Amino acid sequence: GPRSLDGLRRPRSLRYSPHRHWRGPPLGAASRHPPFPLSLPRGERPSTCPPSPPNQGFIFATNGVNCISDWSPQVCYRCLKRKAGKGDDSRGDCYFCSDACREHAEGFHGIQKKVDWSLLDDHCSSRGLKYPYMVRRLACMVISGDVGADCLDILQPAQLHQGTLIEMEEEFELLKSTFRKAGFQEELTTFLTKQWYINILARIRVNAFRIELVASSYEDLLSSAVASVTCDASVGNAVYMLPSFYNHDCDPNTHIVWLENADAKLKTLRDIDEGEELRICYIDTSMDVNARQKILTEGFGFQCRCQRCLSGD
Ligand SMILES: C[S@@+](CC[C@H](N)C(=O)[O-])C[C@H]1O[C@@H](n2cnc3c(N)ncnc32)[C@H](O)[C@@H]1O
Repeated sequence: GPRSLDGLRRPRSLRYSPHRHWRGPPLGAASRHPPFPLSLPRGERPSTCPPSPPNQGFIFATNGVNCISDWSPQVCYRCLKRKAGKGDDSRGDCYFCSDACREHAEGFHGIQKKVDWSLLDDHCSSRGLKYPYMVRRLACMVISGDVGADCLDILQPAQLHQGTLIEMEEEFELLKSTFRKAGFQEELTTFLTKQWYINILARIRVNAFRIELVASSYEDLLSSAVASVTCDASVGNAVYMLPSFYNHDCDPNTHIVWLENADAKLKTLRDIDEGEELRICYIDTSMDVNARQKILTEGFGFQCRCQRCLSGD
């Protein structure tokens, strides 16, 4: 549907039926437009499950790109498709599901491989942070020329609290000094200012999708059921352009389904009238109004004004 500042509207009415909606365009090598998904696989899982951060829509750290150290990836570094069969324990490199994914990721993966990320990894994994990994990948994409530094500017940022800003400054210093220590020329990283970091993170925070893949086998189904009980059923996070314009509703009329990688389907949950806004739910709808408002305010940085919240349900 056409974009409006109020979200996305459906030009024609829709019947309640599965509806193919979007496919992440490829991560083009030198595209001037943001190639999305900016997808980030989840990698090494901490040995113990850290407590859930306040933004419970997202459960814990996503460390998918620590490929030069002790990491055994189970999903494609670029598109998040699961590795077929039992993962071997090959260490030291990222998994790519196809030559196309390997080629598309070549630029930013090459940059990322040149750097020792252990300080940033320790910082994020001890605090259960995952978004700095997405900013890191984006920074590598900017350095490699895959995207422009302003590629997320069109997206709406979350409002940030003072405490969050202070945390971000620390993460920014760590990211900047890591690139500096790796010997990157100053002119390659001039875009990497504190303000850039904060602007990007404020957008990732409210626009990134947590990706949960459909289980492809009975074993996968069992392990994802266990993962969703114990820790995290997601395989990573991705930012998309158009889908970022879907507003949230605690009683949504559509729902996103991930298939085998970061491509997604938008399914209608009921009949939708012509002109009606398509809305998705960013969080778990089963919580009461106070819990939902708390998560949306603290985790996503906005107060929900959907009908359900307004009616106090
Ligand atoms: C992912 S963006 C959605 C698209 C956005 N409205 C735009 O024009 O770019 C999320 C932002 O939209 C606004 N938003 C989305 N759903 C909302 C809701 N139910 N109540 C109030 N604001 C909402 C908030 O400002 C939030 O930070």
